[in-house]
Amino acid sequence: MTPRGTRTGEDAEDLDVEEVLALVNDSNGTHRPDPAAARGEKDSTPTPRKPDTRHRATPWPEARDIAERAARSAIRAARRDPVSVPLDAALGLTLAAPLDALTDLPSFDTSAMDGWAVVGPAPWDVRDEGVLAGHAAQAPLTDGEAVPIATGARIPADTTAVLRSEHGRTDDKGRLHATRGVVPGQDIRPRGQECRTGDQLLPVGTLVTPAVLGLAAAAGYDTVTAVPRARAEVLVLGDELLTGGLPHDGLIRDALGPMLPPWLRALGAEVTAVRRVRDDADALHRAMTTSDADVVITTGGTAAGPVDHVHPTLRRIGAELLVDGVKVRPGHPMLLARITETQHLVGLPGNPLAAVSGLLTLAEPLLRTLAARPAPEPYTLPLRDAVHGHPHDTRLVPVVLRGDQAVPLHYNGPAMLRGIAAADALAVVPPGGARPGQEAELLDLPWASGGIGVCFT
Ligand SMILES: Nc1nc2c(c(=O)[nH]1)N[C@H]1C(S)=C(S)[C@@H](COP(=O)(O)OP(=O)(O)OC[C@H]3O[C@@H](n4cnc5c(N)ncnc54)[C@H](O)[C@@H]3O)O[C@H]1N2
Ligand code: MOO
Repeated sequence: MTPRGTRTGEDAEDLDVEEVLALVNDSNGTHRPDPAAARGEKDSTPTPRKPDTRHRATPWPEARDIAERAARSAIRAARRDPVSVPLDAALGLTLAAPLDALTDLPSFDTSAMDGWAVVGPAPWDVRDEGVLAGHAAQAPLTDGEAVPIATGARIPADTTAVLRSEHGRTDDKGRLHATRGVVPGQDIRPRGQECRTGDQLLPVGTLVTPAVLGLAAAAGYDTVTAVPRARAEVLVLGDELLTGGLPHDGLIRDALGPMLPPWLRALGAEVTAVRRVRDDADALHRAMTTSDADVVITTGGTAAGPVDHVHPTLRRIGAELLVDGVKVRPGHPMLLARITETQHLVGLPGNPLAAVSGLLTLAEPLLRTLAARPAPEPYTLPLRDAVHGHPHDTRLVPVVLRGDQAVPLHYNGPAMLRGIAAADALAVVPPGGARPGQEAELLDLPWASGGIGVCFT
């Protein structure tokens, strides 16, 4: 996840989000294996769909491409500038400027061990006062002198080596001897060993992981320059939904309100609000038209039932449907609409596993691209067991990864979460199904691949 950029420090400061994305793609995308080829399809080039009056659903791979392209055009239209973000708020962001060292590392000659700094050959006279980490430099040592020193402390000038505490012995006259040979420079970390001021430590496009935060702090940063998070708002539709207690009288618990925000954060978004909207066309219209989020996520109401208001409301506000149904199970009523040049709506079906399918099919490429994150490397594993296929549509099936196999899970019906809650990934099962041992493309679930964002707000 740390693609190599090619810009140098000076010009990269001015990159906007679109340019960051271009760098991420240059360095990451050119030689990616073709997931369609991995699925055994002959040609993955998206071809324009022939008009089909019976079924306007978009093929699954094409739907993901459309979502990615929608994000690119939003980035072009929005011209978002990079932001300066304190380290404690930067986890999961993408660097929009290279991380150049602001200091030499180490910034002074440092002891790598607890022991003595020694000058010249043994034996040594030992100074009384030792050197601790974080203290000012000691007066230079002279030949035949040693001083106790702690790991991380500054090395006094003219030191030959550090003798580890377990390799020194003091005689009855108080002089220090080495119990093994002392090599000049031993156990001294010289200033600049890791980097010199101005060295590029990480390129534009790097995902800020916990280790990146540590490196940035070590290298002198209080803030990093990063691609701003896309703002996502969740609208949970459905009069039948309860936010607490046990289901009763035909009412059920809202499973998507708790599940989507952490997942959206893991995909790189800032969740600005989760709003519950009753099954009322005007209420939905108001919620959609007052949202200033970059991405509005709705749940439920995508089908054609009496209170399924998503389509009519999108028509009412003049939104353009980019994807209206996908040839995937579960979740085929999912949709993607462009509300304005810079605002999109992902309509997730209400059945909970169908919503997860929509999240990974449409929201993942949209949010990943808005975050200027590289596409994950596609990979496949053989399925341990046969998986029933849909005759025409792709299926996404929860699996656990065991050794070098993907084991399909039961409880994978559209209204069930029991399978996905135990899963590591979703297996992409082509139309017609898969035999035992057949390779299947896998979509890692965000928490399983590192959980970036799961624990921050
Ligand atoms: N005549 C047809 N009916 C349906 C079709 C179809 O093709 N023709 N498709 C079915 C499929 S597939 C799905 S998926 C659903 C999608 O429906 P909606 O997006 O309109 O969702 P709802 O009707 O609002 O809800 C469906 C189901 O999910 C439950 N639900 C909704 N939200 C939540 C939530 N936040 N937490 C837990 N469960 C939720 C809701 O109570 C319903 O049981 O349409 C089928 N119908
Ligand atoms: O989306 Mo539905 O069955 O495909 O849940």
